[in-house]
Amino acid sequence: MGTPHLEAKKGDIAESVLLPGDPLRAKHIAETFLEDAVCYNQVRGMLGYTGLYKGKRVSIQGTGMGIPSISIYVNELIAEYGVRKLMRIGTCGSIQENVNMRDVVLAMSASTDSSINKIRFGGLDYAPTADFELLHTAWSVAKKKNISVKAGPVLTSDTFYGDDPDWWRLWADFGIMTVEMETAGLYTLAAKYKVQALALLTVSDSILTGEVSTTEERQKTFNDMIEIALESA
Ligand SMILES: O=P(O)(O)O[C@H]1O[C@H](CO)[C@@H](O)[C@H]1O
Ligand SMILES: O=c1cc[nH]c(=O)[nH]1
Repeated sequence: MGTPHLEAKKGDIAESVLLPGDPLRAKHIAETFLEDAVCYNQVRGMLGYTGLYKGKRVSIQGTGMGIPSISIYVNELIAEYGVRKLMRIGTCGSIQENVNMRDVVLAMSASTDSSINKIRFGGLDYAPTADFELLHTAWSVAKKKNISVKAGPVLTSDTFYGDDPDWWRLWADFGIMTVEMETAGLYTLAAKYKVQALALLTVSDSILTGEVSTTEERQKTFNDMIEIALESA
């Protein structure tokens, strides 16, 4: 039973899964927000939990960082465990003046500097896009809860530490709001398998101002994003 990266049995994982990059964020969310949470995965320390949120079954699975890592978990969750709704809950860096620390951004689309889709589509471009129904639901949940959210295009980058300090300016000129490292991979696989996906991102640092969050804040204090994702699930 299980897969190379998940030791869960069939049925251990809910149809709706929240996907933080950091496995300790998965643990914190399961312990803080879910009832009767059970840990179903410890392989490679990539913790996964299933529990109840307001009576509905939901799972939280760490993905690790970058498209290659999230792609392993997303492939296995969908193909082997029947997951149908995937919501990335991640952190990102702002590259726009009107996108501030702690803002929540719903990623409508994910441009990328990764070559993964160039390889897949023989050199042609593919536009990884959020599921509209999930996006609409998350937007409505946020409005109902009076949580301020922004929706727009993000960049999924293969690098956290680039060589050119001005690398982000061209993307910013073309409207990209924030930068992170997984969403393009998630949206592409969701399209391939015909399931729903959305990335909700909290701004953890600003590439414009140099502001940063602490490690503890990254693990624990992004409750607005988590509540929107759990309610949408
Ligand atoms: O907070 P997570 O979900 O890991 O997301 C962001 O943080 C990591 C980089 O520090 C990358 O995975 C990036 O996408
Ligand atoms: O990938 C990421 C995540 C947070 N902040 C960044 O600048 N990049």
